[in-house]
Amino acid sequence: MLYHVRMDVRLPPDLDPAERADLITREKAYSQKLQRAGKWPQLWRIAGEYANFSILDVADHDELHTLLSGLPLFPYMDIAVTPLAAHPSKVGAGS
Ligand SMILES: O=C(O)CC1=CCC(=O)O1
Repeated sequence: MLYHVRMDVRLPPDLDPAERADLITREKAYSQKLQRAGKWPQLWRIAGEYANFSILDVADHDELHTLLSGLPLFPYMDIAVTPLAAHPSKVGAGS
């Protein structure tokens, strides 16, 4: 199943700089592992914001939740999920 996910990162301004750097390093490693596994096929920065639009490709809502809640930045994110269904007008979708 495909999900469109918006993630807004809201790190506290007073967060220790070393902890901030560690979180971001771990977030990158975590997301790149999932990208390589094909579970996170799209990751886009929203221009001008500390936020991203992602497409995640997972089995179901439970896997999505497990993946998202494992993000190192999860405690510092607002996340909006939109499940995606096939569009009948898409070329190649059938008659
Ligand atoms: O910087 C972000 O948008 C948060 C994030 C998600 C995956 C990643 O590597 O960073």
